Amino acid sequence: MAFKRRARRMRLGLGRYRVGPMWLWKALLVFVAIAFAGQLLGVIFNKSLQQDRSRSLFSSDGQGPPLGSCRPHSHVMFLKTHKTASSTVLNMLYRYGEERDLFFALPLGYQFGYPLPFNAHRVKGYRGPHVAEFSIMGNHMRFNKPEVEKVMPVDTFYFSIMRDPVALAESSYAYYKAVAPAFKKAKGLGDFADNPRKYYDPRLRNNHYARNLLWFDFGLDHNANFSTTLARRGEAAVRRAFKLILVSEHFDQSMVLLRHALCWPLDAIVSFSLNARQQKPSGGSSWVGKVAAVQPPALALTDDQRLKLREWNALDWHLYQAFNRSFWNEVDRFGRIRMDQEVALLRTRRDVLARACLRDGGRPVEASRIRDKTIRPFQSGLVKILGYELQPGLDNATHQSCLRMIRPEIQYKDLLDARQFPRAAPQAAQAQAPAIPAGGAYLRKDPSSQLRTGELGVGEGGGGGGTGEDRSRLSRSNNNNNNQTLLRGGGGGKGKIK
Ligand SMILES: Nc1ncnc2c1ncn2[C@@H]1O[C@H](COP(=O)(O)OS(=O)(=O)O)[C@@H](OP(=O)(O)O)[C@H]1O
Repeated sequence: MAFKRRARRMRLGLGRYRVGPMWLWKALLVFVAIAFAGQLLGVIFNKSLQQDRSRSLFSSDGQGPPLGSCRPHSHVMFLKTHKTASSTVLNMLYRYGEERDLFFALPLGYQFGYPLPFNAHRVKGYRGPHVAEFSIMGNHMRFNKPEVEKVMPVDTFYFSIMRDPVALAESSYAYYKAVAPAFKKAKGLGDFADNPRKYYDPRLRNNHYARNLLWFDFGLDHNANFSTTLARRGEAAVRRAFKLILVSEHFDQSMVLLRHALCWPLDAIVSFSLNARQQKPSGGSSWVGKVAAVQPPALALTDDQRLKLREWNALDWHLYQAFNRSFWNEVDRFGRIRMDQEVALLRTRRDVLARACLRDGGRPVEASRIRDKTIRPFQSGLVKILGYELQPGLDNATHQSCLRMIRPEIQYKDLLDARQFPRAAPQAAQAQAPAIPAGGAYLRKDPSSQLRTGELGVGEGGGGGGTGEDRSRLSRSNNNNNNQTLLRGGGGGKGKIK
């Protein structure tokens, strides 16, 4: 009997023991379900938050102050002058066109047969005057208006950019030291400035980098003797062809004028400075000043040497002064106070995007420090050309938008090329050419090098008549995987060739 009672108690006990865990299990189950749903909601919420964040990062504040009742220009020609911040401007055009699926007039290599005067047949996909509808043209060329007009629609907006010839000479010397014979022979830029004629032979190819480079890029005779009449005639030719000339030293004001002229949103003209050379903090533009490095003595100049460089580049100096004046007249018409307000907005926006997109708050870094080899900038000359690293952990949409802003020119051109001509032979395969003519010498192309500007003559002069002079700039440290990676990533853009 006692045994039965004990057994019953035990069963009850066991039952109690069973009932307890049942509730516990149920409670646990409910808890797990809630947690799971919470997680799920969290992921969804987080994702949409991230998307919203990216959407709001690149759209809500990105429109900028109202533009009035204008219609955005989508036919744009930018004369990409050398060493004037033109890569930064080209990046904006690339971004704007890519985001709107516009069709670019791209070179067969990386520039349009430079330094030969531009010829319409240098444009990939060109099949005769106005057969294809090209929207944006902006790679390096020596300007030749009648030929450009064969490619671009009649309502095209033409603009370009200039820089003080002394600053331009510094940048050019640093970059083209090994390419321009006149620079090659000089001990330094100061030495060159003291006696340019000792080093300069007008007959030698690539010496245009050493004298009146702006004048040359605008298609004028850069070796002509200076006279006021000649200088004014050149200036007038530039005025006739170009609606707007920007000034590198006033980059942000330039961007505001450009934005209003093109009727583009604010984000289209917000940029991070590309192609900057590493140098000592100079008290100049803050973004360069952030990079602590030593300026090579080869680039040091006395005040007297600066004056001499102005004289040596007298035609450019005339152009620069004339268009700097016109620029400020334009700013006056726009309104100085309004300009200050819009520049302030532009800078704030750049800071916001730099903080969101870039590592180290946007400090430009040496190419070798950029982990993602596909966004390392092209290297040339005496100094290091800087690039950027993206902030890790960005959501995909933000990552893509940020990447567009820092993608170097060569890689971007390859990407657009692959989108526009998905079935064309990949550039990486073309680049198997055994030797690269450069500055008169033939250099073997090794796997760690890459051309910046299509100087190969492959598809330029090499394939098209052997006259490709588009071969002045050589890389020495980029990674050859760039093209392949980008080509694989490209696609989808629709060609608009009629
Ligand atoms: N936003 C902005 N404002 C002012 N200056 C800028 C800007 N972006 C680039 N840069 C400077 O422009 C120089 C590079 O010019 P380019 O891109 O035209 O060079 S290239 O001809 O395409 O190689 C190069 O000048 P240096 O650093 O003196 O060589 C860049 O630092």
